[in-house]
Amino acid sequence: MSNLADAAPPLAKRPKLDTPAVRARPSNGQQSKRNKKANKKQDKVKPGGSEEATLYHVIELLGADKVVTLTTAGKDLNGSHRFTQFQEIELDIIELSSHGEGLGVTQEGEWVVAAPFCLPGERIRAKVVRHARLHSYADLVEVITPNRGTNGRDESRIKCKYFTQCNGCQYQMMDYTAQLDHKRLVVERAFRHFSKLSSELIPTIQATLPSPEQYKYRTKLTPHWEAYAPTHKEKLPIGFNTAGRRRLIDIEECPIATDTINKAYTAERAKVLAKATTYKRGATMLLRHSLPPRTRAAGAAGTSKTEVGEIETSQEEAKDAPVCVTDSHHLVRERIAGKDFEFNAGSFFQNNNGILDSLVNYVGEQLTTLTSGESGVKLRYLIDAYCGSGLFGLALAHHFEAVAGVEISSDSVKYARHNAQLNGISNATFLAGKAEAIFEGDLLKSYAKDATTVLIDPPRAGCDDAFLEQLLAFDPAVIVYVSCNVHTQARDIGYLVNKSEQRYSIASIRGADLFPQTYHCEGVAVLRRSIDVGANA
Ligand SMILES: C[S@@+](CC[C@H](N)C(=O)[O-])C[C@H]1O[C@@H](n2cnc3c(N)ncnc32)[C@H](O)[C@@H]1O
Repeated sequence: MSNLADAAPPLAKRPKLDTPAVRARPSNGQQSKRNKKANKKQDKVKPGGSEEATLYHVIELLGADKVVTLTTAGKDLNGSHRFTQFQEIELDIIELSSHGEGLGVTQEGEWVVAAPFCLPGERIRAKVVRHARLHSYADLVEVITPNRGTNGRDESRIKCKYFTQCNGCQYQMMDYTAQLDHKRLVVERAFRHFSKLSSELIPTIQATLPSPEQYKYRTKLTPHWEAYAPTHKEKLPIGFNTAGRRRLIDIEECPIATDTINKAYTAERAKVLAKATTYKRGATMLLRHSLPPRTRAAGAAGTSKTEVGEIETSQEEAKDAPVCVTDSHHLVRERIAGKDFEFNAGSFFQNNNGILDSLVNYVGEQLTTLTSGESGVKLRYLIDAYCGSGLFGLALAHHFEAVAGVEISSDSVKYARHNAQLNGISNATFLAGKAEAIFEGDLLKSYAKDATTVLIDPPRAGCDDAFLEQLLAFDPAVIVYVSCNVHTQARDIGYLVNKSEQRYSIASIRGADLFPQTYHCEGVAVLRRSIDVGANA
């Protein structure tokens, strides 16, 4: 029997330790130029992106043998032969994908169809709209038989009037516990499909860390609009993309955003609409929830400035009321895990401030657990790679003798340094540059590798090869990998474990739900290197 890895799509990037993928597709002289072009497009998937994750899932549902047969016969890219354009089909949903679609296998057992806003156990009617390798995407037309079971559908949970139109939230009909359970499966599936590790090297995925708020949690919103066109005579739409389309839908409020953001959004929308006809290009609005400026919180009202930025505030607002910042150069303030953080509204900061205390504390607990006990390593140094404005490094600095952060955005590094000062933290140093630059020069001279943790929190694409190579060469005792893309996270972790010939093993993996109601899932994994006990005592 063929295994999943043999049938899997080739990865354009890591891991190179991949087993040979099934690529032998006979060239079909019958194919028209147009079909060849469409097939080429379907054959290309972005590494670690949603299509690659769905493709692995599709292969699992069809079975590796079937996929090999279909591929060898050149029948894995022929969705347009299977369905007429916009054909409506009935489909039984059997599983939920990692990106929010319900998946069902067609009657012949040879093709998967993915449709949004439906749940396993439901029978739906769907309109097929586009094709990919071994599967097609469809719009939901109607739920014929809803799943009313414990983990099923309950429309009374839906708080957004744009549900099924807006692309933002997929799971509002689900119970929150079911959302968390599903995200645990997403992490499990990501490591099964992307890490290339055998199952005994992957620990049981722990329960997903919940968000304290399931609505009104989002602290940043970026609605956009297009250039004014005569067709906008009625009203220029401002909002987000329609589900499954690039078309913009007009959105007046977003229930996953904080009240402060929604209040400011109403006012900002009105300003844009008032000069709608002047927009020759589209644009994006920035709305960022913030604590009030320090001077206002301390008693003074009016516009306030600090040494690194400013927030406009109105005299009427209560001195401790949150504000909404709309200028990307203005200052935003957050208080996380007992520490103050300030940063430019336009720079990166995690977008659900409610969960950050437990996220940071969870990472801290993992490190103190590893440090304690007879076989514990003494973790005295922390490297915070991809550190932004210093969230993890500064919030955890009290556990360590020294912290070194590195970040590509010099603006964020400026704020990381500022935040260290703001909180009276004197054991943290921050470097501006690519993550791998931290290993160059003398900064880590005193960081004994057996006493060092490297915390990584890269963008969605994961880490560069250069960084991973230098990380392995540095050889820290512990690696904590935080990521907003569990697929590239699993890929990079698999690479570290395999490339180190299993000197690194995975101590724990868990998801964190920074974005309730959506398919997004943050992952936190801890890797520990085998170490001579007491080597760093
Ligand atoms: C997901 S954010 C994490 C930031 C921070 N850890 C936090 O939680 O606030 C990723 C950060 O990596 C930075 N970044 C992107 N590519 C980088 C690179 N090659 N080297 C260093 N930092 C990078 C981005 O500017 C961004 O601040």
